[in-house]
Amino acid sequence: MSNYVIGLDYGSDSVRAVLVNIDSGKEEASSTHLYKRWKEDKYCEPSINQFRQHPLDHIEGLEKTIKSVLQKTGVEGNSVKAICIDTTGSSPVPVNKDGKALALTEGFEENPNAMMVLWKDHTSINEANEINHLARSWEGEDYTKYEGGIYSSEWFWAKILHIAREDEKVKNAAWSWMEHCDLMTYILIGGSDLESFKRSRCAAGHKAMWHESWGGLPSKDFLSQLDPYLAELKDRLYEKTYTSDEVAGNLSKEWAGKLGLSTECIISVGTFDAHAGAVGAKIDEHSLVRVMGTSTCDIMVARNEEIGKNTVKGICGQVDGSVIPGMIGLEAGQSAFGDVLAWFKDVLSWPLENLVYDSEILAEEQKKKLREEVEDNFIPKLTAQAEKLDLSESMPIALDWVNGRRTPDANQELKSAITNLSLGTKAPHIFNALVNSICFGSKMIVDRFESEGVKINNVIGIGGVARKSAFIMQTLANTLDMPIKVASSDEAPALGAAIYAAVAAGLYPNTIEASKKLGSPFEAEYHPQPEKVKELKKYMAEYRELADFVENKITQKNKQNEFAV
Ligand SMILES: Nc1ncnc2c1ncn2[C@@H]1O[C@H](COP(=O)(O)OP(=O)(O)O)[C@@H](O)[C@H]1O
Ligand SMILES: O=C(CO)[C@@H](O)[C@@H](O)COP(=O)(O)O
Repeated sequence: MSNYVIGLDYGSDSVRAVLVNIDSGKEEASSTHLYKRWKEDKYCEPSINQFRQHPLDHIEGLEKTIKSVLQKTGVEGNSVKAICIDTTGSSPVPVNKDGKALALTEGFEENPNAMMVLWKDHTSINEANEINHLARSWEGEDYTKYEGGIYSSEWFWAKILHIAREDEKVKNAAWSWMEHCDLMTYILIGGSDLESFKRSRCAAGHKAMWHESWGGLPSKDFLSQLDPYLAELKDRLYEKTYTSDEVAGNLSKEWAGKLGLSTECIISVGTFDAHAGAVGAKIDEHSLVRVMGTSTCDIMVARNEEIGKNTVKGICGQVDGSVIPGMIGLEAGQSAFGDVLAWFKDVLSWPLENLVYDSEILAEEQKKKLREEVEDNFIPKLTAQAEKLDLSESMPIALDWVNGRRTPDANQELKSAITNLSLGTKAPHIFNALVNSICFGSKMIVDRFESEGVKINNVIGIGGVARKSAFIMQTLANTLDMPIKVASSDEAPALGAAIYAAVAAGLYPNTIEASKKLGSPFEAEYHPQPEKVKELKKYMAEYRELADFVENKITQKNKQNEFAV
């Protein structure tokens, strides 16, 4: 009988599971579950950058996707030897003393502040600014230095501090806070002791200013100067952290019964989607793995001796063991990538939503069919028309900052802009400008890695956009002027999580060996087209100019507001 492992990847819109045959290395089945309440836009306020998710969305997805991959293959529950969970991050969740998500407890069921604060939620911009100001001014350790030197509102402490200030009830009811990847792991093992639970090295190192050199999380002295609540909370968080090739526990009796699996099934320590994706894409030294979804994450690995004490400026951190245990994991990325296109699709859909789907002329069945047709063809059709445009014509220039800038140099107060519009500008022109903008934002990251001494020999693309859009991948190859391979797995992050699970279960000696055998093959390679490379260089120069102009304008305005207060 073959052995199997399961990897679960919690993205922003859905959770995906893959069942992997350890002996053949084959992805035997996958399953996707869209979050119901998230799809209904519940608990979110995009106008104030509030994005929250109810834990029930995640728990329902856990059961549905695992049962689905077993049902599709008929694989015996006992032959599933291990599971690992990756999620988005930093997506912290307030929990009670039992480690139960607060939104699952009485009185908090409908309170967005008691739910998971999704990584893209930027309500904590002010708190992030306070952390950065204190880190630079208090004359103690600069706790941001291994996280690129700038703390982001997308991350752990800023989110917790914001919720604590916004909602006294949640602050007082939350015994502790857990990253989404840790909470889902804790649920699967039926966790009963938060203190001894093995928290994720990846999550702690990249988002919570955890580092071995200062004994774990930032000092209470630093935290108390932000808010006494954070210093107090530190006692109920954690000191040690663990890499995802380590065992967090066994599947609980309750969940073994629900899923039809064995309590012998190992659950490995949780991690983040991008880092698992890099392992699923067989990352090695000097490879840049780009996880291209609603946002992007850029992942690299380097030997300890190569990085040494160097701190790479303006990225999302360098963490020992966050990708390949024993190597330094480096992370950068863009706060919005596919989301830039989703935003434009949403803007263009106004007449559909407010006139067509509301009209009396169409029967409900026709509207339903039309909505499905539009959903399937919207971006592909825009893409087809954008591809035909002659780049030598004067094009609009756009920025990719609809959700701020993650790297290089995090600044979530930045907003996007589009210039060079004329009466002749049509939707495909703007779509093309937005595609260019997300590729130009990627180029800024590659340039920063290289200027900080991190050498890039090859680029690998994974994630929804890498698989869905040849146009974007070709534009990116032309922008970077480098070939880009695309992994054939639809679910590289979930595959990476499965790889960690296999190592934790002792089915492989280490993550590199397991990744070599179980990692995704490549299905396509995009090579730079010299003519387009030249044309895009011209637009890239205009992108840099617009970026400098917008950043200076916003920075000055914020300074004036500071003095005005
Ligand atoms: N045909 C397409 N071309 C370009 N982008 C697409 C296409 N279809 C979907 N997208 C984008 O892919 C993103 C979703 O990526 P995916 O990896 O599936 O999700 P997640 O980031 O949650 O893991 C969305 O932002 C969407 O706008
Ligand atoms: O930032 C990280 C990981 O560090 C990601 O979880 C975050 O960008 C969300 O990624 P997705 O766009 O949902 O794939």
